[in-house]
Amino acid sequence: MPTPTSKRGLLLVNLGTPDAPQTGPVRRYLREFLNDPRVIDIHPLGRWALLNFIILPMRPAKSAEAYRKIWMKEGSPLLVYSQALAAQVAERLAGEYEVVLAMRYGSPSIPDGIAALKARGVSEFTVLPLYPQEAASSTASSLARTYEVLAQSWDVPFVRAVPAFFEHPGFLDAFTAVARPVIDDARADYVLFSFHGLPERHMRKSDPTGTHCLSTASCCDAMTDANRHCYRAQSYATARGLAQRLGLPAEGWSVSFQSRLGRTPWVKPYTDVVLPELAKKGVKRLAVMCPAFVADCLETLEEIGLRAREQFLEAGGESLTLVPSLNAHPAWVDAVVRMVRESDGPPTAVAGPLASAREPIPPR
Ligand SMILES: C=CC1=C(C)c2cc3[nH]c(cc4nc(cc5[nH]c(cc1n2)c(C)c5CCC(=O)O)C(CCC(=O)O)=C4C)c(C)c3C=C
Ligand SMILES: [Fe+2]
Ligand SMILES: [Fe+2]
Repeated sequence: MPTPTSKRGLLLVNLGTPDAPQTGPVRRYLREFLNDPRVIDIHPLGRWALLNFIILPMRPAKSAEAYRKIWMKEGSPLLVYSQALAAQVAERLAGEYEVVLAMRYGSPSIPDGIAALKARGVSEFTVLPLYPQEAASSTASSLARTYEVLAQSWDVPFVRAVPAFFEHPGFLDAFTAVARPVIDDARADYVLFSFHGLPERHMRKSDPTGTHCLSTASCCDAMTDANRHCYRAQSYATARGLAQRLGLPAEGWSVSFQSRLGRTPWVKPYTDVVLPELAKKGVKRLAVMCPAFVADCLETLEEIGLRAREQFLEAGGESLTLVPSLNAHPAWVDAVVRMVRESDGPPTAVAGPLASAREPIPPR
């Protein structure tokens, strides 16, 4: 067990972003990101070919152009907002935790973050993956990399992980506080909750029962033992929690999934299919919330704020208002502080990259 004098460190981990909105840095970022077997989960040779012959020759230039449209003078929005959050959380947890931000891909890297915490004398680690709903390609990849790096030291430190917070009241209240005035100002007649998508294959692989996920149209309508780690079920739970807090009528909101890549089926319904359908149904003033992201980024600002908006207007809608993400909103800072303190139980020893962050290693 840690001694009472052991110093605690909090590693906030988000996905990562390129260093600059130019083709070269975007290519470097995409290469690292899409080389992750939890992101593109095919045979390594197939992944190598897909990356080097299909994705990396063309996509970086197109993505760099998209990044340029949303880049801030301080840098990439994802990094700027995540740093602002980390600074606020550090202030609030001063004396309890040393706080550092790391990115799963790109910089500041997870090894850099862990080294920074160790340099401040930290011997007990808490990791908070900044993804509300858990997925192998986001949460598990971030945890696995953190464990892998921590496990490289001779004396492996103690570590805790803050679980996915898809229905944590602090998270839902914070998003509600951000959204309510925006939705009111926009006089929105409908709210679309657009989550980052995933290949259907990923969902099936994450299903511990092997039979539940995507088996029926209603398999994600309620949280059950069988789907409690299912990204889609967690997304619907987040949407229900937000709709209820915002007082939305059942016919005034729905869920969709964005950002698909490649030709394999991704989780449906697709945002870019739903948008014209909503316009056709008579929705005029649409508000879109993206509650799979806690910081504004390419996927919110460009994909929804620019491209989806254009698509909805072309289909006959009057306005599409993107609800900003949580970024460093005070209610979100409160929620993060609360989740970290709630996770403050006995730590779990790191057993390697496959160790579960949730369940302590059972006694032998
Ligand atoms: C197979 C491809 C992808 C999977 C699976 C995936 C899962 C996933 N991603 C996020 C969060 C973010 N993704 C972002 C960008 C992004 N995502 C993919 C592909 C997959 N994501 C690509 C190729 C890109 C890069 C941009 C592009 O070229 O289109 C971002 C934004 C990063 C930024 O710099 O702003 C975030 C955030 C989650 C949470 C997730 C699993 C649920
Ligand atoms: Fe993504
Ligand atoms: Fe499921």
